[in-house]
Amino acid sequence: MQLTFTKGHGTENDFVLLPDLDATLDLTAEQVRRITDRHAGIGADGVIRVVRTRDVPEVADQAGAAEWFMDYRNADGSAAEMCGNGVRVFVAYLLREKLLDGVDWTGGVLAVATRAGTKHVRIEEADHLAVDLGAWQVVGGQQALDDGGDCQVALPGTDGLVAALSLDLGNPHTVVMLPNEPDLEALDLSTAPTVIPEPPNGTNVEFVVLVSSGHVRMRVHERGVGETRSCGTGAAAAALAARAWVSVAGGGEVDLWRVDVPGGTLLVRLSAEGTVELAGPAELVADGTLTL
Ligand SMILES: N[C@@H](CCC[C@H](N)C(=O)O)C(=O)O
Repeated sequence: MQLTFTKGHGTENDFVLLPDLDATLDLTAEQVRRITDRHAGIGADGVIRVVRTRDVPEVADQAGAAEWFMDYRNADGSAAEMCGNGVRVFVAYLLREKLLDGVDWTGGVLAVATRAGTKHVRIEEADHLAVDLGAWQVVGGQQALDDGGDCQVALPGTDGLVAALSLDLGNPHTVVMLPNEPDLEALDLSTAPTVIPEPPNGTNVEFVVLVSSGHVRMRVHERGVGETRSCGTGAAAAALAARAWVSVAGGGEVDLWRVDVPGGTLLVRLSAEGTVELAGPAELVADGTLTL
């Protein structure tokens, strides 16, 4: 079977986009693993199937709000609820392919269906987009914030257990604050960090260092992938956790965060109403045909 594909990335979190405009592609986990293989395939952190919302039963209830569904798969073949970098790349693709005829994107805002509900993506400028990530929560509530965390993470390569905070951004995250940059650089993320207690659906783990108020540096081990060069929902989780920690330390409520990741920089804007917006680049870098 031959398929056309486009390769794209957001801060070097990279994806293979597969247009499935007639909803005929029954994409298997094995096929995703072959496509994302960096030696025997095209190579990517994930695969994004571009398909009409009405044609996919699991999200068809969003069809009235969003024409297109971002069907996101991790490199190991598992389906994920949401991808903050992926959704910007997805919209960049819809724009380039002119797949928005008849779609309402008044004010430059486009609705996209995801497994975590409908997300709204705003075009800030060419190749730079912002997504409203919608509802989020600190899993352990106020108690977890007061206690400095609700779980522990075994620091890779050491015997140390550190406190961590679980956040739900539509997909699961566990954020660990580290004291300094050398500790962040030294981490070996070649295997998944152990989280105690083990989250029922797995988790993405972010390691974060506070550079200054409103500025963090982050590395991430993504569920279903491994260490990646960026994670958009992870950057939002890191900013939310950092804001809470800064606030507990008496530093006030800081609402604009710069998150530096190995692949670039993302911006996270938090509002008093509780919304979280993620902004960053979205680049389409190659097109081709693949044989499955
Ligand atoms: N890289 C993404 C998140 C992709 C899904 C994640 N690995 C999961 O399983 O939840 C992002 O930019 O948010």
